[in-house]
Amino acid sequence: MSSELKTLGWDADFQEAFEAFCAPLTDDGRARLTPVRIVGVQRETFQVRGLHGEQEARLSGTLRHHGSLTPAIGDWCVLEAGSEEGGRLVGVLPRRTTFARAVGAADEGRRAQAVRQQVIAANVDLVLIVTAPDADFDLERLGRYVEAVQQSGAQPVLVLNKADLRVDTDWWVEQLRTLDPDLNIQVTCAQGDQGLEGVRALLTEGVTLALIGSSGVGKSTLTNALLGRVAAPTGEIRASDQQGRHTTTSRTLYLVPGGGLLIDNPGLRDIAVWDADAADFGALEALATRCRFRKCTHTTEPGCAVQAAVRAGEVSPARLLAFQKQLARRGRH
Ligand SMILES: Nc1nc2c(ncn2[C@@H]2O[C@H](COP(=O)(O)OP(=O)(O)OP(=O)(O)O)[C@@H](O)[C@H]2O)c(=O)[nH]1
Ligand SMILES: [Zn+2]
Repeated sequence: MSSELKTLGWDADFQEAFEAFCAPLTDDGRARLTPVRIVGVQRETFQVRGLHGEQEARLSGTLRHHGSLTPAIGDWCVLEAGSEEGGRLVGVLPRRTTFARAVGAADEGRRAQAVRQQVIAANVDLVLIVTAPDADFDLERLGRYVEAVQQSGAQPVLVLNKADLRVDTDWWVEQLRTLDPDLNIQVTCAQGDQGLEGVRALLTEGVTLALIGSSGVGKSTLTNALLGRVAAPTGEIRASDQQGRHTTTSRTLYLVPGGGLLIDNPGLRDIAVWDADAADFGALEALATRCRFRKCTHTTEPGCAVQAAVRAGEVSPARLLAFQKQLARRGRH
């Protein structure tokens, strides 16, 4: 197996899936296909990396017309070398882990729109759930993050950052331990580049890491410390091409010096905003399509299907409250 691909997270399972994808093709067809990992996502194009370094690629017609097949950051795809600029992505290999959220009627303003899954990141192995020993510390919320990470198939690691704010962090660590005694807990001071050995040790070759946690806990600082860079780019990254011109790339999956990969993408960060169990709102969104009013807030409207489900004991009032909060947040975006 190519060491270049292994560095990017390629393994025997992906190799097997790739071979299965190629099996029905002629030798000629097969010769034009290579596996690539999605390292950046734009509206129309994808930044991919494989055996031949980084390049841009577009979706084949088949992938374009099946929303459920849209590649996400971290995906392993099949690239077909093209005669025109770049190549075409013709397949998405089965994901080892999936961070997804449900998007449905509430997002798209259409009644009876089927709820579908939008994949935010794929093939993430480890997720640092970052918190700090200050006002951010909220065990209940952290517990929901742990659950969401486990649901995705990735392994959660709790990071108590800003350890320098306290003389003694034992109490905080004990609290974290109550969530699950088996969880890996790391205590760091990202600002001083301290306590990161434990995190770096987890970042072996091909391991993909992501960070979640509320705003201000130090995710960017940690990311920069791990990547060994100074700037704190968010979203689009400025880079220089060979002529020294500034070009904007959308790359959000990085190789970590010393091993491993790191996804730093706004969508994944927002997991904190939707809250960990947002994906479970699918059932409520489906119910909401049966409300009498399209813009039902599920509070006092007559003919509200969601309220009816609460009255019938099928949906807990707490769940409804969480759902309403999420709708309000989306309304503001
Ligand atoms: N005292 C202390 N401050 C830190 C530490 N790490 C980060 N900070 C500070 O906390 C603030 C927020 O850090 P960021 O890295 O921007 O936090 P973030 O989680 O990326 O925040 P968002 O970009 O809003 O999601 C900055 O002022 C950092 O300098 C730390 O270990 N100790
Ligand atoms: Zn309603």
